[in-house]
Amino acid sequence: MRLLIRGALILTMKENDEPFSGDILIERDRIAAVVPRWEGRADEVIDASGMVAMPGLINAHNHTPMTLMRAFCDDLRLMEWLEKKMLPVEARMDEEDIYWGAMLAMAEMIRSGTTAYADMYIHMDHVARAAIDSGMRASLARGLVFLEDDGGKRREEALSLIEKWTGAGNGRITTMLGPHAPFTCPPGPLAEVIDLARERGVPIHIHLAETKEEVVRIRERYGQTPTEYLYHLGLFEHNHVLLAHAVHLTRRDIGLLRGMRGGIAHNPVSNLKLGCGIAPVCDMLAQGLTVGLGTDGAGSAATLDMFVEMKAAAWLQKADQSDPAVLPARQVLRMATVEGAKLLGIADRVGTLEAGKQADLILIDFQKPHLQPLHDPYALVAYSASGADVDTVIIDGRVVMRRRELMTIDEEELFRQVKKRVPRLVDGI
Ligand SMILES: N[C@@H](CCSC[C@H]1O[C@@H](n2cnc3c(=O)[nH]cnc32)[C@H](O)[C@@H]1O)C(=O)O
Ligand SMILES: [Zn+2]
Repeated sequence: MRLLIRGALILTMKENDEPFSGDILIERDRIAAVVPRWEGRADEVIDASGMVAMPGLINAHNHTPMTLMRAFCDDLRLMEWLEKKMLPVEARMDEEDIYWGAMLAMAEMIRSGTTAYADMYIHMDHVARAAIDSGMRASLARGLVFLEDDGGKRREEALSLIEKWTGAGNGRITTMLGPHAPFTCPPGPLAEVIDLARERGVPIHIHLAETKEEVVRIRERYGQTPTEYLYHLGLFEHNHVLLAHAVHLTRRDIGLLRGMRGGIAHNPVSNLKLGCGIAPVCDMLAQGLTVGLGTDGAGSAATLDMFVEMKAAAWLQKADQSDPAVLPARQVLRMATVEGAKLLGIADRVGTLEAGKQADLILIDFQKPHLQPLHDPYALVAYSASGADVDTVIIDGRVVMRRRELMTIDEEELFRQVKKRVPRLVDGI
């Protein structure tokens, strides 16, 4: 099966490529050619004139089933929001709630141009099912909180997820181990997870230094910053690590992360909305750290639209540094694509448009007043476009949205399920 995308303005997102008009040939699940004009045969042609083609966006930090808690309890402090609201609701979620909550996220992500993402949550078998059914590319971890003895149950689930799902869906599913955060993971169990990740060769996905409260708690318990705490447990020696947030890092902390494998998922919208602070992204980049973008769960971020995240990331650093030159549009787009792919450990497969990579790409309809004229396509995508401008989405060579119609998800049934499930989850909380 050969699918030809004809006549798009192509942003390959490779380091030295300039935008050019051209064709993209997809053969089964892979990109076969990215060229000014493809003269050969194709089974199907998508006319992409007036559209921008670019790699699909990569959301490096999410808790998909939390779509069910969107706008349920906004405007609370994080620790209160998490401990008094989110955790009690989560305790009531059954496997089908998880599946449909995750599916709601898949629909929202595909509709706004996200083709791969990282998730940390509970009942992950059912998130995996939603990723498989929707066609999404996903990096999945069972979130691990070690605050009480569960007889190893969470650890078992984490391992079974890895064994059962790694490589599923033609390699679309990858897995990680997900110790939740320094304040929910004491040194003993955390050190075990670090060893386990090394043994199994899987990356670690963990929250870090999201709030000032966390910094205070870790200082009280261990006399260290959260970053020092993880560093002294050896986390950054060998493991590939996906750090979510990293808002409250000292200069010394950033120094400790230099040379780490993996990097930081910056979640500016969640950080802004929860009043957490501004991550020192410019300092991280200056130290050569890899920084990608994530939304966090829809419970905290309100939206999974990575176009909102790109704007927030750029504008927050410009304001914070009093310098409009920092985080230029092209760099923000790289954070939302190639850099995210590095964080997920899948940069050899996705993140740029080039022959040999898996065909994960989006077409953005530029025939709109707010996307004219065409001085700088990077700036238009990063600063002017929104998720609703994404016209067509292809993941692993499969068209999952065509002309804004979802091909893999029945939205009517999805909304019916969500409406039916939510009252039981939140009643009295
Ligand atoms: N609570 C689960 C394991 C954690 S899964 C991932 C967790 O991250 C939580 N979470 C979501 N957003 C945030 C955030 O912004 N900061 C910290 N935790 C979050 C979410 O509520 C969920 O509990 C258990 O006991 O087994
Ligand atoms: Zn999170």
